[in-house]
Amino acid sequence: MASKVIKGGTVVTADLTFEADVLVEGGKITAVGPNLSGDEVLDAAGCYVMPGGIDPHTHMEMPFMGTYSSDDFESGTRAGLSGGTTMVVDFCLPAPGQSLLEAMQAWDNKSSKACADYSFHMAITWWGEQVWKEMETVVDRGITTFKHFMAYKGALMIDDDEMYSSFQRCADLGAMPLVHAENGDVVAQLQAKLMAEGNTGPEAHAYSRPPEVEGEAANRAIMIADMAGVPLYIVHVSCEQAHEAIRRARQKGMRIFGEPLIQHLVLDESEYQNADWDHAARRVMSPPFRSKLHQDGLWAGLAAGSLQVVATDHCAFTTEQKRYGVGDFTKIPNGTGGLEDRMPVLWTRGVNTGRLTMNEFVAVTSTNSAKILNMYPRKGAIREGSDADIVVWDPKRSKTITADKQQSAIDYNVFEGIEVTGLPRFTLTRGEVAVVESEMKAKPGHGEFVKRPPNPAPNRALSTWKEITAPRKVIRDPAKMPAGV
Ligand SMILES: NC(=O)NCCC(=O)O
Ligand SMILES: [Zn+2]
Ligand SMILES: [Zn+2]
Repeated sequence: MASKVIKGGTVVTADLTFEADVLVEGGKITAVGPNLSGDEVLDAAGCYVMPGGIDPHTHMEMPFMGTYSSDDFESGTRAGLSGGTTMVVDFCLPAPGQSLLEAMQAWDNKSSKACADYSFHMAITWWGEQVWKEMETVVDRGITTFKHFMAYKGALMIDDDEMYSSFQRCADLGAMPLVHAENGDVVAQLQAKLMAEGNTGPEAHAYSRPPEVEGEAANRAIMIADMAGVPLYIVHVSCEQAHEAIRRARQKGMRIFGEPLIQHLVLDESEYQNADWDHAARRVMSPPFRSKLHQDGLWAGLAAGSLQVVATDHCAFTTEQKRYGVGDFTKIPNGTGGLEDRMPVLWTRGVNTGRLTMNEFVAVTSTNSAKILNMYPRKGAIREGSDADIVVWDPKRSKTITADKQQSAIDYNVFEGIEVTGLPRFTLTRGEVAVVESEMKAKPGHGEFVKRPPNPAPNRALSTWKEITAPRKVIRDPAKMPAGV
C-alpha cells in the first residue's frame, strides 16, 4: 500500500502542540517528525493535525419507541467522517428477555457496512442467570462496557436490585457500567399527570424530566457503583444536579466519568417553546435541553476536568417518526442527531470562544474516550504505532449548518443555521482518505470492529483498594468469648 505524508501542519494532541509531518503506512502512523516524505502528500499548511474524533455514544438503527432510529452504520459513520469523527461506540440493545449474544450478532450484522471503525457497549435491559453468564462471553468478545437505563419505565428500565447485581458482575469481569441517569418512576408519574392536565405537546417532555430526576439518579448510581466496587460512566450529563454529584464523587476519589452532549452544551430549553410543533418535537430527547445556567456549568466542567468527554447520543428520527407523538408527547421518539456537527460546533463554541484550549478539545473529543474505554493509544493518539485515524483541521474553513447538505438520513438538523468556523480539510480512517473538504470518499464496509480488553487501570486500582478495605471477620479467642443465652 502506498504511503502518505501529511505535510506542513501543526500536530495537536491532548497534551502537546508542535510542528511535524505525519507518515502513514498500512493504516498506521509510522512516523511523526520533521521533513518526512511519502508516496502521496496531503497538504496540511495552516491546519492542525489531530486524532480523529471518537463519539463514545451513538445509536444506529436502534429499535426504540415503536420504530428504528433512521441513520444506519453507513450513513451514520459517513456523517461522522464528514465532521472529523473517525470512530463511534454504539449500543447493542437486547430486548428485555433476549439473549445478549443474539443482540451482539444483530449489531455485528448491522455494522458490516460501517465506513469507519466502531466498537460496542452492551445494554443490560433485564436481569437473570442467563444475563449473568453471557456477560462473560460479551467481555471475551471485547465489549467491556455495560449500559443501564434508569429511565424508560416498562421498556428498557431496570431497578436498583438488578443494577447492583449487574455492577457487581462488571466488577468481577473488569468491565465498566454506564448509566442513563433519570429516575424513571418519577418521570412516569410526571408524564401521567401532565397528560391528564391536557399538557400533551413536546414542551411537556421537558416538564416531565426536571433536573432533579437526573440528579437523584446520578447520585444513586454513583453510590451503588461505590458499593459494588466498580468505576462508573454517566452518559448524557445535562444539568448541574448530575454534574455536582460527579464532581463531589471524584473529589472523594471515586472513579466516576461524566459525558455531556454537544446538544446540551449549545441548545437550550427555549427550543421546546417554539410555536411550530415539528420544531419542538425534533428536539425531544432525554434528558431534555436545559437552561443556560446548566450549560455554563457543563462548559466549566470540561475545562476543569470534572466532565471528560463530549458525545452526541446520535439517535436520529425523521419528522414523520417524531409525529407518532402528535397529541401525546410520551410517544415522540426520544433522540436527536449531531454526529456530523459535534466537532465543528464544539470547536466554534469552545475553542474559538476561549472556553477550551485546542488540547482540551482533542482530549474531550477523542483521547479521553480512548483512555476511558481502554483503546488508547491505538485510538485517540498521533504517535508511531497508532491507527491512522486523523483529522487535518482547517481552523479557517466555515460553513452554515443545514440539513440540505448533511450526510445523515433525516430531513432536518437541530443545529440548522449555526455558522461554524473550523472544519476538516482531510479525514483519514485507518490511513484511507475518506473526506477532502466537502468531497465524500468514504467506503461502506471499510470500518472494523475495535475490541476493547477488560481491566483497565481504574478497575485494577479500585479492585485493589476494595480488596484491602473489604470487611474482615474479627478472629476472637474462644476462651474469652462470653457464654451465649
Ligand atoms: N437520549 C435519547 O433521547 N435517545 C436515545 C436513547 C438514550 O440514550 O436514552
Ligand atoms: Zn440515554
Ligand atoms: Zn443514548
